[in-house]
Amino acid sequence: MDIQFGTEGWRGQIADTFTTGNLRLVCQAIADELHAKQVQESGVVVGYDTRFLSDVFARECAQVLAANSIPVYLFDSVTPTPLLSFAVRHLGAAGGLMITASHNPAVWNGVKWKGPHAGPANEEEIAQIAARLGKTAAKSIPFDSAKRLGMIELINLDQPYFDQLLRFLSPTLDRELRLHVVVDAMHGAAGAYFSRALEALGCQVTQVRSDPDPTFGGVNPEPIPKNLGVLMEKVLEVGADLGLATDGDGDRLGAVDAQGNYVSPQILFALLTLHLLRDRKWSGSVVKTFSTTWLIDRIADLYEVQMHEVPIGFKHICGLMQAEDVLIGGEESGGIGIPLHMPERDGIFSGMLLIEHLLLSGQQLSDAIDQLMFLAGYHAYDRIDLPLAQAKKESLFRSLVQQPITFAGDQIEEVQTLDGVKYKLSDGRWILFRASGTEPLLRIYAEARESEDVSRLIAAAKRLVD
Ligand SMILES: O=P(O)(O)OC[C@H]1O[C@H](O)[C@H](O)[C@@H](O)[C@@H]1O
Repeated sequence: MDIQFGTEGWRGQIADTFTTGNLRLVCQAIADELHAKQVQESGVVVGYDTRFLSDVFARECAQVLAANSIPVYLFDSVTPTPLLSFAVRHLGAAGGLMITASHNPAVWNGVKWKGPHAGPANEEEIAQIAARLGKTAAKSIPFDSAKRLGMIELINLDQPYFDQLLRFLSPTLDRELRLHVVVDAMHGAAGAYFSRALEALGCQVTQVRSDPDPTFGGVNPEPIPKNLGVLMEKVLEVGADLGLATDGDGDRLGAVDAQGNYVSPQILFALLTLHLLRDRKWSGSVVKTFSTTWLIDRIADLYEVQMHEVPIGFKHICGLMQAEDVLIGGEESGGIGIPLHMPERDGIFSGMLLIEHLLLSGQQLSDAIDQLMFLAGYHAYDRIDLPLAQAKKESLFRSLVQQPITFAGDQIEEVQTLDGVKYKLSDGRWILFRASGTEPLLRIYAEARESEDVSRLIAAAKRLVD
């Protein structure tokens, strides 16, 4: 048994550590935890994405849970993760289990575990589940018997989810503007949902990579520039106003403007924050993770709202959302959540709010970005991912914290270690070194006012770790 819970849930390479046997053990540990908390009768929602055998793995989970006398609500087809989270709260279930490895390459699969609040389970809950692993032999009941006994129910919650998505939008939207949007599901779970949601906003939608494909066409389903060539080309080809992409399980958002330029989630998060505070006049604090842009700090300052910074992983944002009045929380990786909707990332809802921003302001995406930067300051940003062997990890981070004085010719003003190691440099520039919690990768993030500075910092970081 080699089961490690990371930034969110458990992930492994299929047929290596992600096996049916290990999956059953994870489900049994979840079942034991629910029994210990005496919430088993509320049941568990089970969903799955478009990955290899995800539907089969989801049925395995349903069989283990049902054998433990836990009612199962199993989605009748591929589901984006935000819909699963929504379902947990809608049905009053004790939790939600999603078969997905989110943005990871095609050979991976995994389990995300959601709490009754409709967001990622917190670290303590995950630790309790992890501590139960392997303590009880996994039970299982044949699928058809469990269905006949009423322990497994097939569900479809498309309509209530769409009703919820539309509930919070401005009543004064001019849907006649008919923005032309290319929607790129990256062969993952969100395509049909995203298109339907945008059509409800009056958008003309062109879809790419909307067919489910467990190989993701050979490209990782992570909406970062190197994976979005198809979207960029299509936006230019059809003369669309913008392109929007979701990751493999639909909780992250990426975008492309009318000129085919990539628009990072850093900018999307800042735009949505500005939109909610300035245009919608909503209130509440803002939460960002350690790798997120300074634009958020500036907007929070401008609108005099509190800003919190937490380690990477939406579970940390979600924790704050449950504890206080948070308006919006977001991450560099593209996960943005608005607790009025739910304390969870939703790429579809984030995309709808972006469209709402453009419809209300009558701006093209690139104009909205220019205005954002004029207000909140100029920003350039990049991230690279390098392979990171477990054996090298410790020594690398040990050497990074040893009080260096300069980096790439810049004075190091502060070393921060909230998650990984961040050097704060002159003129607000920063560079962050961090081991991914979902893949064997070293992530290097950098932000500056000019893109030349970002490239200089990233090049120096590469030299340092080579
Ligand atoms: O640890 P990393 O690989 O950088 O992953 C970062 C991301 O992992 C998962 O997808 C979490 O759900 C996200 O909240 C987090 O942003």
